[in-house]
This record gives sequence, structure tokens and C-alpha cells, in this order.
Amino acid sequence: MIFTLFATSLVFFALYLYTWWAKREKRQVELRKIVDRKRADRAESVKFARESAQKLNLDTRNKIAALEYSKLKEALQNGSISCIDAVRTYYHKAILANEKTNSVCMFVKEAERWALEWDEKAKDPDFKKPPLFGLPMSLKECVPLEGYDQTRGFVQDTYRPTKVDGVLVQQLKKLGAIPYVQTNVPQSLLSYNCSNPVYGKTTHPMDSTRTSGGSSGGESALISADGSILGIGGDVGGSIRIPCAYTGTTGIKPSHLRFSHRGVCGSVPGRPLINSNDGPMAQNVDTTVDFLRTVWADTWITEQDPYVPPVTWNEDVYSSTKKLKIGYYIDDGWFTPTPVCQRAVMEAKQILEDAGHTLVPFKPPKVPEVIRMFIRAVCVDAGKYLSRKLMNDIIDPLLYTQVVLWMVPVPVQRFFANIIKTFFPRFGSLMTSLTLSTEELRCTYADIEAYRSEMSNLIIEKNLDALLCPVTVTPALPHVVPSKLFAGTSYTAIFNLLDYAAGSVNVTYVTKKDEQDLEDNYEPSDPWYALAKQHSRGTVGLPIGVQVATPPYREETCLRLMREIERGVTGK
Ligand SMILES: CCCCCCCC/C=C\CCCCCCCC(=O)NCC(=O)O
Repeated sequence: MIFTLFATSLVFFALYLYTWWAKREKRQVELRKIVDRKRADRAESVKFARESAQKLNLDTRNKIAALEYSKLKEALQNGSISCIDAVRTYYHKAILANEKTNSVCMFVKEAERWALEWDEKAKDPDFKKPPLFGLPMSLKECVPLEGYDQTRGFVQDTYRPTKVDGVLVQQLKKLGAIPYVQTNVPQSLLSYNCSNPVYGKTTHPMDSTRTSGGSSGGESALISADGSILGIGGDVGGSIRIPCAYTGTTGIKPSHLRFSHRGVCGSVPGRPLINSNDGPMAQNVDTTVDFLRTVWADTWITEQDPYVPPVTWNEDVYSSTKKLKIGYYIDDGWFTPTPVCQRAVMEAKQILEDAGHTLVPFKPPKVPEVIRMFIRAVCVDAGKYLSRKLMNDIIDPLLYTQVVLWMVPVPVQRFFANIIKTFFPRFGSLMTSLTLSTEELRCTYADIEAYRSEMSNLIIEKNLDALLCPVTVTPALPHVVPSKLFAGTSYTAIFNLLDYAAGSVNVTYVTKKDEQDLEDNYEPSDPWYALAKQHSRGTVGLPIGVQVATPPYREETCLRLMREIERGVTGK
């Protein structure tokens, strides 16, 4: 009797599995067809951009291509170059960068028309040019742009073009900027590599076996390969700062209420306490400053979205010469960075001291706890939203490790956590991070609020204006590693949890001596350290950034210090 019952259950289970598998296979075939169609559309958009770029004569193109941001802006303002010529030049530059890095999702065809319309308006002698007049700008794929998909790397979200521009894009267009290209992201956005089944894998401009970072990895690759002068990324755990640090570019994640979130689709909708934000990415700090000074010049954003407080650009704070007190750390007590990332912080510290600031050691409290709270609150529902979407899609192989972790039921993770803690304590502790219940989640939200208070008290008590620390624990990693080494985001994630402003600026490049230090002084005491060590080999010449962070609404202080570090490094 028991045997019959068991055998029947087995048959039903096998049948259920087979039906599930057959349904999924059928869906995969449909999805692959969609991918083929989308890739053909992309090829068509590249063709369009190439033909448009070819209409520009070579001399003009070379002249415009050589202009740095401020000169390009000035030339557009004084009319020595036209908007259409600027767009065609940047179509050309992005095509070249894309051939090297696969960083472009779609060229924005309308950019041509918008440029011609601005040029037409500029013929009127009474026309007052807006401040970003004619400036070509790249946008991360998930930034809402009317008529274009925001797929976040999911095939199921292709051919669902956004109906209305996001508030930031509306403002960019009003200010005269011309979005000309959408850039690539990792599937789900919740990763710091950059690959998805729709548009494929974006590579680092200096080493194609490595990632340009993520999730704003299309932006960092395009900007670093000189295919864009200014772009918009997004960041919920490091997605602007890590790609910048990997590629030698610069960017800032403002505290989240300095921009509108209306219509913006992050990695997990309905996430109250871990705040993502858009932010500028560029080749240098001055460009990001100029951009933010322009978009925060007035309260236009607040007028469109009353949830954004009317906080405008504070030039006094940015231009202040007051000497500041800065807390610095090279190790957060959760993940010791590889030697080169520590050296970068010490060099930035020296630069800031030479500029007259006071640098004091600082230890952020409870970082192992912070990373657990972060993972719980960033996933919100223990990964259900993401795993459902992924199961209904073609899953990018570079995301497999993370996907498996989201799929293992939380009670099973909890059951094995204690056993795993005995031989891999850090992983074991994160195995309790996904939430088991609403009650646990509520408690974590309360803990995050308490942590914000604790940090505020510390910063006030120690009279600190800013913090200086690594961006992440290694130089740019091979494509497959970030999904295994998500624990390495503690240096960036903490500032999303705190909702601080945080930016990344390039300081140095990996040297042979750094590689020797890695061999001699970096102990691979657990599998994550072993991964970090193994994949930091062979990185001589790759850029390394540092991070500056300030409490909310002090973006101007953050940028001032980033600029001072940059000046100390480049002499310009
Ligand atoms: C051992 C069990 C662990 C559970 C599974 C954890 C899965 C990893 C979850 C979070 C990793 C966070 C990586 C963050 C990278 C940067 C992402 C980002 O900023 N994205 C932008 C956005 O989402 O808008």
C-alpha cells in the first residue's frame, strides 16, 4: 500500500517536472526569437548611427571629437559648432567604443531630429540657448526614455517601450542635452558585472576578459573608451561607483531624494529603505560638477515631483576653502581589500593632507551586520520577485551563482548556515540574510534606522565632514566573478544603506609592486579571499579609484573632495 502510494507520488512528481520543463523549453524558444529580433533592431540602429555619422566631414568630426567637455559646451554655446555635428561626432565615437566593448544597447535615432530642431531654433537671434545646449549624453538602459525599452536585461521586457520620459530625462531635454545612446546593464541590475541575454556582455576597454563593472557597466565602458563625454548611471549598491573605479572614470551617487524616482524601474520595485539613485558619470570630476550645478540650479525637479525637497546647488559649499576633517579607513572589518585598493586610499589621504585637511582613522561600526541588513533589504522578498522574473526568462550564465542563491529556499539556507559557518564563517553568516518573514524584515528596517542614527551620532561626535575609503576590494574582475563575490560590495552598499552621497574618483593604476604585495601579504583565508587574490593577478595597468562619502544633501562637499583628489593625482 505504502509502496503504491510512493510510486504514484513519484509518477505525478515526474509528470509535473516534465510539464514544467516542456513549458519552459517552449518559452525559451519564444524568448530566443525575441532576442534575435531585438539584436536585428540594434544592428539597424547602429547602421542608422553610422550613416548619420558619415554625413559629417572628417575634419569637422576630428575637431569636435578632440574637444573636452567644457570646450565642447562652449563651442555649442558660441555657435562655432552645431548640435547636429556634435551628435554625429558622438554617434561615431560611440560606434568605435561599442566595437571594442559592446557597451551600447540602442542608438537613439531621434537624437538627429532633436539636434536639427535645436539648430533651427538657434538661428533666431533672440533665442537664448539653454545651458546644456546640444550636448550629447548617454543613458543607462534603465533610465526612462520615451519610445525605448527599459529591459534591465530581461528578454520578457523587450518591446514594451516607455511612454513618458523620466523626470531627469525631461529636464535634460529641456536644458538642451541630447540623449543619443542607451548603455548596457547586467540582467536584473543587481550585480556589478555587465551582461544580459538581450544585448550580451560588455567588456573592460583595457582587458576584454574583465568586466567594466556594473550595473552601470555600459556607461563606464563607453565613457572610458571615449564614446561618451557624460552619462547617467544608477546605483543601489555600488552600480555607479564600482564601474567608475574599474575603468578610471568618475561618478557620484547622490543621496536619493536629490533626484526624482517617478517612473524609474530599479532592480526590485517596492524597496523602501535601500535607496538607489541616478547620478552622473564622466571622464573627470569637473564634468559631473558642471552637470549637477546645472540640474540643481533651481527647484524645477521639485516642481515636477513634490517628493523631491527643494535643495538647490550650494556653490559656497563646493567652492569653500575651509579645511575639513575627514575620517578614513582601508579595511571595513568585513572584507580586507587587496593591497592596491588600500594603497589608493593612503595616496588620496596624503593628497588631502597636503591640501590642508585633517584625516583621522575611522571605523564604520558593525559592517558584517550592515552587509546582512543590506542583502535582506535590497532583495526585500528574499529574491522572489527576481527569481520569478528570471525563471520566466533566458538566464544570463554570468549570473548563475546569484540565481542559485536566490532559488534555494530560505529555510534550507538557514538550516545549513550553522554547518557552513564552521568552515566558511562569512558565507555562513550571509546565509541568514534573506528574510524568512515579514516580522524579520520589519526588524531589519528598524535596525537600519537605528544604524543611521548611530552613524549620524558618530559623525557629529567626531565632527567629521566626510569619509574616505576604498570603492571595492579588487581591480576589475573577470566577468564571472562578481556574481560569486557579491560580498565585496560592503564598501559601497553601506552608503546606500545610510543614504549618503558617495562618489568614486581615479587615483592610481596597479603596479608590479602591488602584484608582489598581493602575493606576499594577502592571506586567502577563505574562499572569497582566495577568489579576490586569484583574480587580482594579471591586472598591472588597470585603474583603481577611491570613494568619498558625505551625509545626505552634502553632495557639494563630496564633489569638492573628489576634485581635490583628482587635482592632486593629475596636476590639473
Ligand atoms: C548566501 C545567501 C545570499 C543571498 C543571495 C544574495 C544575492 C546578492 C544580493 C545582492 C548583491 C548586491 C550586489 C550589488 C551590486 C550593485 C547593484 C546596483 O547598484 N544596482 C543598481 C540597481 O539595482 O538599480
